[in-house]
Amino acid sequence: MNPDQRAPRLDLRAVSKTFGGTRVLHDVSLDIAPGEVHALVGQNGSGKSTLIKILAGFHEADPGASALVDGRPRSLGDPDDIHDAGVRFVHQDLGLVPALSVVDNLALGHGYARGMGGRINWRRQTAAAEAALRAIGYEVDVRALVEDLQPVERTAVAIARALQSAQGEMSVLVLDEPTATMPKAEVQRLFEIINTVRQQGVGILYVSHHLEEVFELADRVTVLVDGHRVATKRCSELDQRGLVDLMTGGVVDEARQRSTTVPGEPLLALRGVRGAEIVELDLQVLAGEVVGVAGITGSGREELCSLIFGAKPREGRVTVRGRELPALRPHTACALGMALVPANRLRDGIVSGLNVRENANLTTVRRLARHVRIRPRDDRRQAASISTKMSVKAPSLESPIESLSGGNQQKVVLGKWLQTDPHVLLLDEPTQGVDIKAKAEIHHLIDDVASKGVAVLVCSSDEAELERLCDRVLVLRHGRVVSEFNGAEVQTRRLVHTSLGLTS
Ligand SMILES: Nc1ncnc2c1ncn2[C@@H]1O[C@H](COP(=O)(O)OP(=O)(O)OP(=O)(O)O)[C@@H](O)[C@H]1O
Repeated sequence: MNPDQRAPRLDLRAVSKTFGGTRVLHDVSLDIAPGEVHALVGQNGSGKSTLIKILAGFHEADPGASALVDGRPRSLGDPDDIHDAGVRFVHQDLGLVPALSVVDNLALGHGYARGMGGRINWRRQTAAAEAALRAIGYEVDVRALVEDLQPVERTAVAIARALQSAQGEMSVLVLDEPTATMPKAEVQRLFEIINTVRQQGVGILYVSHHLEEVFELADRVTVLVDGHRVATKRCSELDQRGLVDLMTGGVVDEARQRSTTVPGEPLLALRGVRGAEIVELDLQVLAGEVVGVAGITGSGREELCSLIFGAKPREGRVTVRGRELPALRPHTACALGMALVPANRLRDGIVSGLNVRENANLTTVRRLARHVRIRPRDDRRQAASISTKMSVKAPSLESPIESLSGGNQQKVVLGKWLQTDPHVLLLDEPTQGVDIKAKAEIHHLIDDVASKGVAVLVCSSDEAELERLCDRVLVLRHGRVVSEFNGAEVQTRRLVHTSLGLTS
């Protein structure tokens, strides 16, 4: 049968969702053909995750919604029925157990191969794990612990597990921002995996904030704005500008707004710093300067901010405004005027169980409590000001932080640290999961902070972000600086090439 004549793999119709009186999805319909990659894009809070969570049966849709998988009606809101239909999800956190091996992770929830007397047959189990990864064109040491794998390898394991657990035929694979912190080189490897899966006729729903990925990978794209589907288009009918306009209804100002830097005194200095991955690092960041750090996974880029701030053990000297910062002393780091916006927002950035106001004011509680106790009015006023400055989209300041979309949580985290008026600002993946408009806003805020004389260090897997933001970028490989680019030399292509060990 011609694939185009087959029923859509997934046909979602009239999905609406109301949370506590606020409607966040309005009659959204979407279909995915066999072998199609269908991208779902929209600004933070536009409703992408809610739609996926409804499909997964995590949230119940408002009455009137329906879902057909391969032409057969399925009950939305019933995770088992959707699972039986062969719909699988790879969520952003991947749902793997880091301390277990690849073999164990692939067996979890699926069952171990057993031999005589019910004993686990490790040989068969290992072979099955290898076969599952080979089916998506991937080879990793299946005995390795998941925590020792590269991000793209972990994503491959999560995809292999999703495919493996499909009894019968797999129909739809949902990938929710699978490239959030992947440098470009690893993204390309992931695309090869996705292409192998689509060739098997699986329909893929791909959520991403990286629009260049949408054009490289997807056949069609659906755009959500404030919970409404504003367009579903073939990617070949659109260009990036057109897609941005659909998402934002206007122009996003991505231009740099920083006056030429007049470098000041060194505010941050590292000498002979060593960590688990960093072998040796010397570095200075001057007042008013934005210095970037690029590098593939394992290069040392991912640990640098935590080493400096004191969240991970290190050797070597770190000084802030000339004063020594001992290792593992985050409190002293704060007292010396250092702030860190961490990469892992869910683990290190937000405090679940607290609301938006409490999260926003967390770093400045002492200052707020200067009149012996915190005055509720000051508390609300400061949180409101952070929220406005960062354009946080939240139902109210009293909403639980978990109820905000990922990008809006990130803005609260950045806002609370900027509120401390730091001298040195460490940013680890500052716009991870943030939409293009909010990303441009955050970049402007960073320009602004640097213009006021703060020394900014940005570690990012997004090389284009480093080009946009930085005066200078160091490229790490195997724990050492292999290149440094200055001013106009800071170009995405050069950073990617040098990170990979190719000549720039
Ligand atoms: N459990 C919840 N309770 C109340 N409101 C919620 C809940 N989950 C999501 N929302 C609201 O629904 C809207 C859509 O959020 P959703 O997480 O679906 O957006 P998103 O498009 O996935 O955003 P992002 O790109 O930032 O992840 C937001 O306004 C959010 O605050």
